[in-house]
Amino acid sequence: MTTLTDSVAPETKSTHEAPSPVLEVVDLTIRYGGVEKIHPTSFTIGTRERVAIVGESGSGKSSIANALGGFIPPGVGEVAATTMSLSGRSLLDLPAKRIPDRRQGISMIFQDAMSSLDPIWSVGSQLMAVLPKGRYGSRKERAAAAEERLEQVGIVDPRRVMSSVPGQLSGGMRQRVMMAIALASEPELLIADEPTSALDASLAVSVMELMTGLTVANGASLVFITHDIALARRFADKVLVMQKGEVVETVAARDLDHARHPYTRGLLQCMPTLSSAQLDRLPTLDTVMTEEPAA
Ligand SMILES: Nc1ncnc2c1ncn2[C@@H]1O[C@H](COP(=O)(O)OP(=O)(O)OP(=O)(O)O)[C@@H](O)[C@H]1O
Repeated sequence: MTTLTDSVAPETKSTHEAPSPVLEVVDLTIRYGGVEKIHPTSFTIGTRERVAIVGESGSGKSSIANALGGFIPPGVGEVAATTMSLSGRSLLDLPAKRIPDRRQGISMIFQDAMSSLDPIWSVGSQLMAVLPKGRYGSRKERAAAAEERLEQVGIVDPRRVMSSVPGQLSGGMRQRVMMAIALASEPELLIADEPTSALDASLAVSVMELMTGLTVANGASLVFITHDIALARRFADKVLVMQKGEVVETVAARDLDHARHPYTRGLLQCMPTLSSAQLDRLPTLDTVMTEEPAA
């Protein structure tokens, strides 16, 4: 297991131009109550690639993440695709009864750690439960491995945290615990749905640094959803921009300033900067969209 200190610097962008795809999605559609909310959408995610999905509220970011993670059971919505595969294994072939069980090879992190951590089980037991089966001989070895995972996410007193229940921890600590649990199963793909939006700005940056660094160090790919295009620019290799149920632009994070779609340019103009802090009000997407000439 690699630690963050062994890894590439979190902000170092991948140098490879076209990493071999881990995830392939072709013509994914999602319907709720018979209404198509995600229109045919295709994208790939490469090995160790970090992909941000941005877009305004209701554009479909969480729906895509939940469809990948198997969190849209047939009673909630209909997920269809020509291809939706992870390392060549079809995610669509899983029997319906297994959904929304966690999909092999995929872990998810949510905005609110309390909704995904079990409130009455200790952190240690939740973490030990997801460590790879058969790797550790005794309970003592599993506990030592679990402590190591907590240290990796920057928890300095892992023994105390192991015996705590989630409610006894601060929001930032819970987010770190959730990250440790998500990575403990050694996923090929980590999906994080607004992992930092409940945290203050400086904590958000350190959690993102940790998450991107650890994901890459563990050889996994990362998809993270954010409203914050500045975080996308800083921590992603590639950005998928969504609007009204469609990916309207896919752009390398380093090329965001040259994004072509008016919606992407609108998002960039809404990004707070030092100079915008002097304005009375930040521009809204609606105002910049009307000022932006059509593509
Ligand atoms: N379980 C559901 N049942 C019915 N409609 C849904 C459901 N989940 C999402 N939708 C609809 O699908 C569309 C996309 O929603 P989604 O939550 O994926 O967008 P989002 O970009 O993640 O939004 P936000 O940033 O506010 O979380 C919206 O019109 C939403 O109302």
